Amino acid sequence: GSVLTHTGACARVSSNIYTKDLAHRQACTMANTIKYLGQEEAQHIDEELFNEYSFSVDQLMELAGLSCATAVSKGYPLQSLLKSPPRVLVICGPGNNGGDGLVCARHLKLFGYEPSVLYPKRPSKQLFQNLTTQCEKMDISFLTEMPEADVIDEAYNLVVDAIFGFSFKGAVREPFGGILSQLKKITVPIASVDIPSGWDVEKGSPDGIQPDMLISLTAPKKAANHFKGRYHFLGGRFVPPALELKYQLNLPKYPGTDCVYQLN
Ligand SMILES: NC(=O)C1=CN([C@@H]2O[C@H](COP(=O)(O)OP(=O)(O)OC[C@H]3O[C@@H](n4cnc5c(N)ncnc54)[C@H](OP(=O)(O)O)[C@@H]3O)[C@@H](O)[C@H]2O)[C@H](O)CC1
Ligand SMILES: [K+]
Repeated sequence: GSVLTHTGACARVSSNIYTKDLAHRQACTMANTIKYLGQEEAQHIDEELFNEYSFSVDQLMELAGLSCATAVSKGYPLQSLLKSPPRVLVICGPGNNGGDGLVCARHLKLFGYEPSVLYPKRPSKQLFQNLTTQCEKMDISFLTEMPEADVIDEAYNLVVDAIFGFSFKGAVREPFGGILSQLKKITVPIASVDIPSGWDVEKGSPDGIQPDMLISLTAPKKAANHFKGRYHFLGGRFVPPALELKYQLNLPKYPGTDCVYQLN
């Protein structure tokens, strides 16, 4: 009965990850619409994964970050990049969204990209220190300051935005205000992890950054309804079926063993 009461915030999903087949989309019914989450609901699911299902943050973050790197490699394959070496700028915020970014950077490096990380506000928690060490030991460079927009356009092929996720609230505080205003000026694509940073988690932000790619983790948040970029991926293939059912997520079937699913 859930699908009948579920209105609005949802998207049709396609069984084919490479084509946007119109006939298929038209054939989609309300029965396979994926739920778009509000901020509180996203936080409840997150807490339940940790408290009821006994996952550790490290585990889910690894899968989330791997999904992000995989989505980037699908949208921006190495051989398609215009600049050599294949530099990618990964900007990490102070929470778990930033942690996903560090994991993403590590996997991008393993995939053959040359990530550099900007991590201006580092939490003292061991988890984030470990993720930072792992990146450093893999010769991923850490920038000391945010490059100007024209420098980014010249040196990097794309930017991974792992600044804020579903816990973002209120007006942006520094140093992230300055960072986001540079990101509004760049012309290279932005791939946003979970939510375009600076956007209201539910209402979006018409004046905010406009990413070319969005990787929604677990399920899209309501802000994703305002996403206008080319690639919307779902990642974070770790949701136990009982939890999916409880929150009526209506997640699409990931193809084979893939860790990402391309949404329409
Ligand atoms: N279940 C999942 O799908 C998983 C998702 N993951 C990722 O985790 C994030 C959510 O992580 P969380 O740590 O809860 O929060 P954020 O990363 O979104 O941000 C929190 C930090 O941001 C600061 N903040 C908040 N608002 C502002 C603001 N207006 N200006 C500046 N800074 C802000 C906040 O600072 P405080 O001072 O308020 O503490 C926090 O430091 C989710 O989106 C996914 O990406 C997990 O990796 C795995 C499970
Ligand atoms: K983000």
